[in-house]
Amino acid sequence: MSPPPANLILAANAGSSSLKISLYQRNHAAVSSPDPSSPPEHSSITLLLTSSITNLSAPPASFSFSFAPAAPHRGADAKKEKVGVVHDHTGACAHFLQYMEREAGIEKRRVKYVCHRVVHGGDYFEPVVVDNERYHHIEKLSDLAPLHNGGALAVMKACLEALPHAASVAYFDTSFHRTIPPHIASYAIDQEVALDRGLKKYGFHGLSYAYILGAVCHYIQKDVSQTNLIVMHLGSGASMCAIAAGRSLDTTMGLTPLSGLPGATRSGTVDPSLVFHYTNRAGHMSHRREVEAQVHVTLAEEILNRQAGWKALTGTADFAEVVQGMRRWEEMFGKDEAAQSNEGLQDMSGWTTDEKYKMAFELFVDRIVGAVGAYFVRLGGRVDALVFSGGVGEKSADLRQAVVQKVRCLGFEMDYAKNAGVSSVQGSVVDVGASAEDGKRVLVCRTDEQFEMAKECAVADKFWK
Ligand SMILES: Nc1ncnc2c1ncn2[C@@H]1O[C@H](COP(=O)(O)OP(=O)(O)O)[C@@H](O)[C@H]1O
Ligand SMILES: CC(=O)OP(=O)(O)O
Ligand SMILES: [Mg+2]
Repeated sequence: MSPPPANLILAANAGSSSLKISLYQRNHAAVSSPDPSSPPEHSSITLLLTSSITNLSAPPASFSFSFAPAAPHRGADAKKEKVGVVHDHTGACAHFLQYMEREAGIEKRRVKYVCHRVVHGGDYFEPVVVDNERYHHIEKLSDLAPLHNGGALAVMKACLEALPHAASVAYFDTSFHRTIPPHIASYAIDQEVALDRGLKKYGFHGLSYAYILGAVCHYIQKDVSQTNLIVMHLGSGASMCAIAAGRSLDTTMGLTPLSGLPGATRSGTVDPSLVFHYTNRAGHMSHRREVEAQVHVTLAEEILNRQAGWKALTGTADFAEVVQGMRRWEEMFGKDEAAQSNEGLQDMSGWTTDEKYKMAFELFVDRIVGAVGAYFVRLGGRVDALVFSGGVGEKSADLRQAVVQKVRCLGFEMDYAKNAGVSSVQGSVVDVGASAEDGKRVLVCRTDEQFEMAKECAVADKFWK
């Protein structure tokens, strides 16, 4: 009997706090240049299993593993457990590969490609098969994505060692934003220095935005090239994107994933001078030992990337806890009184933890709403849908409700029952708006960066000759 074909694609998404891995089988029907708005259940690939290791930045990490309902071969049962021994992306990858082979009974040699989400691609736009030179190019860019590229490189290294038959292909978050026009992507600084050092807005979460664009266009039955969206990817790292006629027009992250909205441990945009008043050692190199890659960051970057965000404001990097604390506070004092009580309070030192959660929640809503307004104007008010995604955007009904209430003046209306019931609705896109009219839709999209990469890999003829 001949061995089973090597037609599996593993897609790895190293986020700042997580490693998400999905395994797909490439189907014979895979075609190149598919319609970008074709359904997410695209016929080029079949999902076999999904796995994630989350809370890498707020240990203990949680491991989950389950077979897809449509998977032709099923092995071990779904699993969910805390894994105290996993502290980083290398450990997370090893844990997954061991589980895939030993417990799920999937032979490693059947994996032909491993797709890796790489957050910063610099001037690489097209996906690249990783060799020594490209690995070092990505490593050099790690300084511009200190929470990310290191994790992706660690996963690449682990896969190259553990799966020697499989080629690793890097897919870049930055690619989607190559369409941002120069007057938006440029900073108002000396352009010779900017050009020489590549100092411009790159933008991130691009694989997620590409997936969301395809899924939403399919859902609303509109051609990609005719579609304008305001998309929020709200996870441990949070960003927003204005999509005009199917292309990225602007996004809130910039040269690095630090600017724009705050996140789990990131400050988001601050006055650039702030950090020199925060510490007089801002320009010194950080002493933090990076075990996963050669990353050189200053103390300033360390503070703003790892010692800020929800973690700094409240003590937890987990936004679910922030939401719970905010609710406790509102249940105690009521929404209106809570809003008033924050008004004159500038000194947070005497605040209870729940007051801090409430303030962090409102701060996030404030920054999101500000960007919705800016992008609504950028798109000339012609917006097909406001889309929530990412761990927070997909799971927090409270956050979605708070945002939509504040942007009602732009015509967006929420159906509260639909908003509360998102988790019980199947599919990649869920409508939570009160109107299905053009321009007033409010949607939730379960983004899937792994799917986006695997689909691209399956339809790239050159990979399968
Ligand atoms: N029910 C929930 N309510 C609010 N936030 C949640 C909920 N569930 C998960 N989150 C948050 O989602 C974030 C992770 O988002 P995700 O996009 O999965 O991560 P990453 O940025 O690492 O890819 C974490 O901050 C987590 O606390
Ligand atoms: C770019 C970025 O912040 O990614 P993530 O949200 O996965 O950390
Ligand atoms: Mg992510």
